[in-house]
Amino acid sequence: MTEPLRLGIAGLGTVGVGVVRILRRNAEMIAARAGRPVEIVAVSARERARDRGVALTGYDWEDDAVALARRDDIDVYVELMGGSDGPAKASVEAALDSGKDVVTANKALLAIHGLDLAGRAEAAGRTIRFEAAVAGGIPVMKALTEGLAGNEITRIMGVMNGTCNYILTRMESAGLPYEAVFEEANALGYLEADPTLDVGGIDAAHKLTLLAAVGFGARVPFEAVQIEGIERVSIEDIEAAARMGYRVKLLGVAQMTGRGLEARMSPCLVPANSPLGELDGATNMVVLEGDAVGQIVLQGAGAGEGPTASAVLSDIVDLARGLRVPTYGAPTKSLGELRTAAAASPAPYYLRMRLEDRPGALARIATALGECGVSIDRMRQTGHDDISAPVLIVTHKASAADLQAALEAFKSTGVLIGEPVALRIEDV
Ligand SMILES: NC(=O)C1=CN([C@@H]2O[C@H](COP(=O)(O)OP(=O)(O)OC[C@H]3O[C@@H](n4cnc5c(N)ncnc54)[C@H](O)[C@@H]3O)[C@@H](O)[C@H]2O)C=CC1
Ligand SMILES: N[C@@H](CC=O)C(=O)O
Ligand code: NA
Repeated sequence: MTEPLRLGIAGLGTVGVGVVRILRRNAEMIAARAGRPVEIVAVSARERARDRGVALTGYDWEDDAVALARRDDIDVYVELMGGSDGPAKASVEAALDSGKDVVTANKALLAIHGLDLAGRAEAAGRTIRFEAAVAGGIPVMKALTEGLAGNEITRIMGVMNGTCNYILTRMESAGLPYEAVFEEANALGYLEADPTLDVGGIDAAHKLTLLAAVGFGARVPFEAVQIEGIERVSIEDIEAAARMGYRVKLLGVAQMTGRGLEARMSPCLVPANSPLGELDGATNMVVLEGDAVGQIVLQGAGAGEGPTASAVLSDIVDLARGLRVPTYGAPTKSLGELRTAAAASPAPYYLRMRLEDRPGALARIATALGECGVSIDRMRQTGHDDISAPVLIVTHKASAADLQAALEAFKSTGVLIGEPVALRIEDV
């Protein structure tokens, strides 16, 4: 009989338990596809006695993930604990140094230490696979490293945090403010233990860092991504954007420009009738553009037990088959150094502001825009009260610097009430 692929799994939470369940449920099918059985040898987590709804009989127990990673009787170390440092990092290093391949769902670890760890893997003749770390069950890393291997990737876009997409779409459908929907998402168990990872855009930016590095074959530091979360997106903007034919999304965009890599994760407007605009609830979508293939759109569950464990199994089966794709799809020495573009490329912007309701107020704003080189495409004034008038403006393409100058200039018009809101409109 063919030698089994032997696994050590650290982390028995949502994803770890999912992996155990799939391996039990689909053992024969997986063995047939992998050409050999896939067996769990040993596991580790914080609490041994906890009832996880799945039996762990037949597996050795290790209290210490590093000790698990070093065991001689495992071939692949599966890290499903989480955290960018601490035991996750120490155990992955131990696994690589002792000659194991690694499978992980840990985007925080890889976005920050991935390049160092990939170098370590190469030195040991091993690899790190992380399909589950980026858009959960969507096979996007496989698409990039295998399906699109012949393409120069020109742009990567997507909604990569299900929690944020749930919050934004629920705000719109229920007409509820951010704070109320944040509490709902919390009650539903959607939020990470540290919710700022989700709503602050950090989790999604971790994923974009990895996509950009693999897609562009480059060393992309996490700091290259400009990040803005959804905490300040208001129900007023969601409703006003809808009236103008747009939806608000926490959108990741990474593209190579003449000025270097442009990578940002921020709330943007996208056309309501585009695939990204129509994406509801906790679903993820990744849009990949290649010079040969054109645009492809991948959609599915970015989180949850089944979908995330499904992605972990995809990496495990590849390793069982002997397919050892380099961590970043190419050896680290071939990854280019990138310049980071200082500013976002020009785009149309959505502006919402409240003006004093008196003659010439709108004209002053229009003049300020014009003087800063920002041209108006559409404008709408709705529902003014006795003293103020809400104004919505969609601009033609403008540079970030010109837009910023216009927002500054608004302050000296003497007609602005409160702060104006500006959101980029992305060409998807
Ligand atoms: N839950 C999801 O839908 C998704 C999770 N991921 C990633 O998968 C990984 C695991 O996530 P979940 O299963 O949701 O987490 P979880 O919180 O449900 O489970 C974590 C497990 O790791 C163990 N653990 C944590 N720290 C430990 C330590 N210091 N020593 C030993 N064991 C430790 C815990 O005891 C627990 O069994 C994380 O990196 C997460 O970002 C990625 C995509 C989706
Ligand atoms: N918190 C993440 C979970 C998976 O990465 C999300 O909401 O998408
Ligand atoms: Na994935």
